Parts: sequence; structure tokens; C-alpha cells
Amino acid sequence: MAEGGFPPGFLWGAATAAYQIEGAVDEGGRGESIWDRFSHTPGKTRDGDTGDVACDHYHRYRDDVRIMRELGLAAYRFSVAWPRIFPEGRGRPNPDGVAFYERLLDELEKAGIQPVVTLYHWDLPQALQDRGGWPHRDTAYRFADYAAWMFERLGDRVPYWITHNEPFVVSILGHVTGEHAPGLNDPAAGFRTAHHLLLSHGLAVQAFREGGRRKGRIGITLNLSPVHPASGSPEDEAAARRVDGLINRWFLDPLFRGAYPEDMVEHFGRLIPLPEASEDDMRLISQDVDFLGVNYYSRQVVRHDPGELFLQMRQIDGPGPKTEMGWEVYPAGLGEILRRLHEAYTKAPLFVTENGAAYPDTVSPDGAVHDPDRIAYLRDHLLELSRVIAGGVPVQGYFLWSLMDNFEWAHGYSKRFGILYVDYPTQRRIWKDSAYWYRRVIEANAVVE
Ligand SMILES: OC[C@H]1NNC[C@@H](O)[C@@H]1O
Ligand SMILES: [Ca+2]
Repeated sequence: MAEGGFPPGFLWGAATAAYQIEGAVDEGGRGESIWDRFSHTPGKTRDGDTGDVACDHYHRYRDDVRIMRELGLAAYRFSVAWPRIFPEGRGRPNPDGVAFYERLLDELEKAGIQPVVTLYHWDLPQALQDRGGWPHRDTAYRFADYAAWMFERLGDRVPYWITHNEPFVVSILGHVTGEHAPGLNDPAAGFRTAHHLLLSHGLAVQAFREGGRRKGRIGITLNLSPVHPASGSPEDEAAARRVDGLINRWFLDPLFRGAYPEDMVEHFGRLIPLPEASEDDMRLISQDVDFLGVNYYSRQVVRHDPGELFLQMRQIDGPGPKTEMGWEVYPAGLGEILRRLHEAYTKAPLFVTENGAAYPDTVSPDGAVHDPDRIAYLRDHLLELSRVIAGGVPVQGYFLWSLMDNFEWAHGYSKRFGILYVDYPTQRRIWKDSAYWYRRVIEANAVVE
């Protein structure tokens, strides 16, 4: 392939998540989620923003799918809100809830767009949180029941299933730093959460396999980042290895090697009571997946800091330009992570299930949204991706984060990741320059100027 080219059949997509775009939180029988509770808790999100309305996608999905078709997307990654299917997290399913997703699947089918369905993108039913949430092992089995029900109901319509989105973020930001729902500061709960998320993934894969030959494929999505030492000093290199051990290896090793990374078990075991990792659990967790989803945004640069309790490290700013999130633009990191996965972890197909950037987009007087920085970010990452594939790493698709501006968790609506600008007061979707550019990339199946 020429520089910047992609293989025939490469799956061009865009990604969203239920709580970030749907709104209609009290409609269609939907139950409360931990993000409803968290966002409505004073002080937790910027300006007290909530997902109550978001992009009103629950009502506007037909128009949104029309735009996806006009963009030329081959696939669309979205998440199902568990509280729409099981308002109490368990027991009786809610027919109106699944009916919404069936309508969405109908629109995608008519548009010739393949659905890629994430079963869990952070919106745990509050009723399960009230019974202990992810730190509680039983929640893993409730997730497996939910997943099995979805496979039964929609299994013949969904070619790609993703069990979890970013278990690291759910575990650490939700249960250790408290930046995300449910807002805990409890490292032991964080590690039990990580284990139960992985266990629930394994139980769902088992249910998927037992459900007989299904047309679809199943995988999991991890947020992965290369971690570089701030200097070549042994202390900084050790700090980088510890951070790599938590962000990357704490999840990759169980999934693909059947055990938690020994150095990190040793490190954290001294500080925190770690959950029991039985052989049965690890066997379930490390079942083969049909693909691995990778969410890539940036690298981490860290130095040793003896005073920091958890990892004795301090993250520092890399030298490159930063996005609106303060994340360094570092395209080489995408290649580094994908090559490492293929060489050291799995020969399974890979998908970039999220990649993108937030910038302070505004609508200019001519009604356009000029976002040259986002185009540059996407172009550089896609050039890197093209090189990685040309080098033999089986990356089969790319999902841009995000299709549209949306609720960026604790940052509320202040961070815009979309290639579609959302004018929230009117809910108008305005194509940013990057949307026109991405349409040309898809048409050419190659990076364009
Ligand atoms: O921060 C940008 C994205 N990162 N991955 C998970 C998504 O829900 C976020 O919006
Ligand atoms: Ca409400």
C-alpha cells in the first residue's frame, strides 16, 4: 500500500457511548445509573453538567444515522445502557429499553453501517451499586446475565460485541481517585473492581461461546498508553515500568497470559489487600477473544517520586503540543502500543476502538467549524496506523472518538471531541472541517491532505 493507504475492507467507523449522547434518562423505562447519581451530586461535574439531555440522541438517532451514512461510515461503535435493558440491573428486562436499540439497529442496517456494540461503557444500574457495585463479586454475574440476554435477543444482528470499555478507568478513576462514578477513594475496592470487570468479561465470553455458533465476534476494549521515563535514570525507568504495570499490564496480562503481572502483585500487595485470583477466575478471564479493541489518545511520561503513595511516580508533561485535555499529541505512541500487542500479547485482530482529540471548537461567522488541529491530529495518527498495518500488524478497523461532541464525564460539555459540532441549545449538528476531511479519507481508503 502507498504511504497512508489502508487494506481493502478496512473498517472505517466512529464511536460514542450511551450516557454521553442519549439523554432521555427518565424515558422508555430506563432505570437510574451511577452516572445519573454522580452527575447530579453537587461538585462532581463541571458546571454541574449531567447527561439528562446530552445530544438527545434517544430522539434524534434517525438523523444521526443519516449523517453517519453521509460520512460514509462502514461501522458505528455505540454502547447499550444496561439500565435501559434491566432498570434494576437484574430480573425483569424492560421491553421499551431494548426496543430503542432495535430501532437504532434497523436504521443502521438500512444505511449499510455495521453496528459495534459495547455492553458496558460505565453506566452501571444504580440498583446494583446499592448492592455493592463492581467491588462486589455478584455484580460480575449480573453483567453476565445482562450480556447473555443481549446475545439471545440481538446476537444475530450484531457482528461485533465489546464486553467492557476501559476497565482501568472504571477501576481507578471510579474507585481510587474518585473523579468518575461512583466516586470512591478506596484502592482495595479499585482492585476488586478490576478483577470483577475482567471476570465479568470472561463470563460473558463463555456465555457467548455457549450460545452456539454465533455470527458475531466478541472482544474487549482497553485504554492503553506507552509509558516513557522522564530521564534515563534507573529510578525514572522503574517508575515508568510501575505505571506501565498498572495502566497496561494489569489488564493485558490476565487477559492474554492468565495471570496478573508478578512485579505489580508484589508492589501493590505490600500496600493493599488484593482480591483472590483463583485459577478458575483466571481461566475464564484469559479465554480467547476474537479481537482486542485499543483506545489510544497519548503517551505518559513519568518520573520517580518517592513521596507518592500509590506508585512513587509523578506524571510530567511531554514536550509535544497538547490537546484541550492537556494530553500530548504523540502519534508514534499508537504504533508503539499496537506493535507491542502483536509481538508480546496476541496475534488476534486489533481495532482502534477510540482515537481523537478535544479542541476549543467554535462556529465561525460563516457557519463553519474550522478545526485544523483535529485534522492534523487525526492525519498523523492515521499515517502511523497505516505504517503499522503495512508492517504486518492486523489492525482491521478504526473508530474515531467521537462522531459528535458529547458529555465528557467530569468535564461535562466543556470538551469537544466530535467531528460533528453539537450546538446544545438547538441540538443542531454542524459538520466540522474534520468531518468533511474524514469523509474523504474513507472514500480514498487512505490519508488525504
Ligand atoms: O476522554 C475521551 C474518551 N476516552 N475514552 C472513553 C470515552 O468515554 C471518553 O469520552
Ligand atoms: Ca434526573
